Amino acid sequence: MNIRLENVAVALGKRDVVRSASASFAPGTLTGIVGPNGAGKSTLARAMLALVPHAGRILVDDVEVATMSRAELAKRVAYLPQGQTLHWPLTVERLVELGRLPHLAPMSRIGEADTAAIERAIERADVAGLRDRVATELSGGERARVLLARALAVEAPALIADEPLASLDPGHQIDVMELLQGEARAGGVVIAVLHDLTMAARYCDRLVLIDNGTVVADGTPAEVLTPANLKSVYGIDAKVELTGDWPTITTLGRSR
Ligand SMILES: Nc1ncnc2c1ncn2[C@@H]1O[C@H](COP(=O)(O)OP(=O)(O)OP(=O)(O)O)[C@@H](O)[C@H]1O
Repeated sequence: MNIRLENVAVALGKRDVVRSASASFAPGTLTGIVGPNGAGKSTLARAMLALVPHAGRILVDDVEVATMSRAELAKRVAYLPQGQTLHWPLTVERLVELGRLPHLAPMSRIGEADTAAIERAIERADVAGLRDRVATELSGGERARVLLARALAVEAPALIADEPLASLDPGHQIDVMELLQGEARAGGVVIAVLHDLTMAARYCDRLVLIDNGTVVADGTPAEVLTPANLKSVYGIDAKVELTGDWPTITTLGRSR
């Protein structure tokens, strides 16, 4: 499994939101997509799921996503969208079940393999205690973990998670990053859009830094999160320490 972006561009309305972005994502690697608000990270993620039209090429296992059926793409690339609102008062268990939809023939019921995948996802996202709750009545953090469980239930070889740490307490943030890292170690292509640079640096094998719709740096956290990049992209002064296994970042303030 591999995902490749070649000179990808996305226009929304009259705005060029993604411009000439190229990157490739290999199995066994947890890649963080980082960059400031409005940089185009979510749009790029959505383009990889063929949810917005793009120019250039987005290839999943060498096949252009725009030519794949929705179900075929959904089976290969699981997606955790950013800040999804839930409209239907389904139980958590039913909601996680929806992750199996790409595997089901029309009108067919879930089978043993589906049930096993649902149970694994519930376990790994730590939502067993919420199983019978109505999903629309959950807290923001509980909902985030349930939606992650739904994405995990797909058991796709690739996972794209857009801000999977939003609304999570520090313990669950660590759980989710360890889970994503575990997916990558098990051979998955795992991509996470992240705002927390400390978590990104600690857990990701690689970071892709997006600014103004394009890739401005791509490499290990230490290569990407330099004071110069943080200043030019985020407009912040930061101290980056490289003493441990990963860079630690202390934000000092806005650059003047
Ligand atoms: N439907 C749309 N029409 C026009 N512009 C849009 C539309 N949707 C998003 N945009 C703009 O595209 C740009 C990129 O948005 P995107 O959500 O991809 O950024 P992001 O990097 O994920 O930001 P954030 O970190 O704030 O979530 C933003 O400036 C946004 O205002």
